[in-house]
Amino acid sequence: MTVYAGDPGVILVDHPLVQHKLTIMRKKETSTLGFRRLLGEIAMLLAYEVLRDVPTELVEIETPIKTCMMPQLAGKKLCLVSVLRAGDGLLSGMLDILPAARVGHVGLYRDPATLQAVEYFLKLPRDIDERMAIVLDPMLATGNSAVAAVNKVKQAGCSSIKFVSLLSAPEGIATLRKAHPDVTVYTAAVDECLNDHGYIVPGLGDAGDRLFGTK
Ligand SMILES: O=P(O)(O)OC[C@H]1O[C@H](OP(=O)(O)OP(=O)(O)O)[C@H](O)[C@@H]1O
Ligand SMILES: O=c1cc[nH]c(=O)[nH]1
Ligand SMILES: [Mg+2]
Repeated sequence: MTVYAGDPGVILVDHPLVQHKLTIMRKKETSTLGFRRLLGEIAMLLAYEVLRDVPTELVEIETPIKTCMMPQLAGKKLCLVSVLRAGDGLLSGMLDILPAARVGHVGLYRDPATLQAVEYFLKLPRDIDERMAIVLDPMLATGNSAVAAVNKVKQAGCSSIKFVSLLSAPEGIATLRKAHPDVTVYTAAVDECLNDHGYIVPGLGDAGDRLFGTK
């Protein structure tokens, strides 16, 4: 885990296991099944890093041997927010290790001509203002979708937000950090740039289509 470009608000999860799995996901011959499975696996590894600084508190428990004080998670409860569609690939892996987390959905698609995010669905837990939100979208390209998703979570009253992506472009990181400097970004890789259609280069293609087999 390292800080990206000297910005402590951008955490690069550069663990070799994550990098290895991401390389397989990038390959154009990787199947829908493989892509989906790997995204779920990487999601668990990302969750491990995202939750590294959550507070714990000591509670009294009894083991079969003796009574003792041991740590458990404390503080704000979690809400995972999936940016549809591709965010659901990260969501399923995160729920494997955080099965009690609340879940919200923000439905967004990118207009291919303007690259602006268009909202088509929104459902967030009513008490999200009392929770820490972890917004999930594997691709951070122009950053327009990420900014729109975080806007919605903030409008719902949430003030503690992290953003998790699998793969980012430098442009997307800059846009999200400028719009929401209080939101820490976690990503497994930062690629070279965007192409003329707003796709990450070299990237992995369209994450939603690869995850659901829609192309
Ligand atoms: O940073 P941006 O330039 O906004 O691009 C990133 C967005 O593009 C993809 O969604 P897409 O619009 O393809 O929708 P989908 O997940 O339904 O395929 C991706 O999952 C992000 O939400
Ligand atoms: O490269 C990209 C950019 C946006 N959305 C994707 O799914 N892939
Ligand atoms: Mg897509």
